Amino acid sequence: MAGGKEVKGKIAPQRFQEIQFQKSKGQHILKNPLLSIVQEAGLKSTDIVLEIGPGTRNLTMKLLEVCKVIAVELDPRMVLEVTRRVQGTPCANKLQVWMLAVIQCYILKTELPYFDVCVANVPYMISSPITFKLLSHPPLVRCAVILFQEEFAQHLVAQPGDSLFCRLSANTQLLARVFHLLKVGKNNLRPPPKVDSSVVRIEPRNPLPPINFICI
Ligand SMILES: C[S@@+](CC[C@H](N)C(=O)[O-])C[C@H]1O[C@@H](n2cnc3c(N)ncnc32)[C@H](O)[C@@H]1O
Repeated sequence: MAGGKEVKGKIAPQRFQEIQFQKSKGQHILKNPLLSIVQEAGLKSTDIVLEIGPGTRNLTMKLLEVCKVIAVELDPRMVLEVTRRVQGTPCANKLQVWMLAVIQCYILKTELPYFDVCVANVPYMISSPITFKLLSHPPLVRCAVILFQEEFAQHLVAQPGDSLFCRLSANTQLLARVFHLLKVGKNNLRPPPKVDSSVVRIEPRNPLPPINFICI
């Protein structure tokens, strides 16, 4: 558990500095550009946003300025930090952190509640299953604005004939329209990952094409 002084209900900054980020959980905390990502999601005040992996809450707080957030987080240390950081702020009653047992809060094994939009800086190693979990979530989400590893993002938007066009591109674009929004240099994350990232907007086709995947 991270240490750090608690001053009048607020958490002193060193609490965050003492958290050891774990590569195995894809913990790269986004410093910038938080506001642009939130704006690209075109959120309404009545929206419920799903944030996958709030980490130490940087993106969460920006989202909470606009609408309600449901945050799904694997690491109990992060759940504690996010919860504490919003206590005593006007956002406090808007945050519903799913603090489940570790296995239960693993996004891929969790039945998600209703949400309108997904905004997230996801753990890169599960980018593909997260994408298809969101695209198969009933009811369909309006859109997902997600920070992915640069190469993964390029595959998502690649067109037939492009060298990066692959099964991931075809399957995703069958189910959704995908737009590359902005590049995010690796030094905008802490600790910096090895590669740059990109923000992508995914809009599920509505209705989805009538494909019986079980028969394929
Ligand atoms: C890239 S960090 C993003 C942190 C924060 N949203 C930000 O932008 O600074 C990914 C977050 O997802 C969490 N995480 C990793 N695997 C997860 C999983 N399977 N289910 C839920 N959360 C997970 C990590 O603990 C971490 O907080």
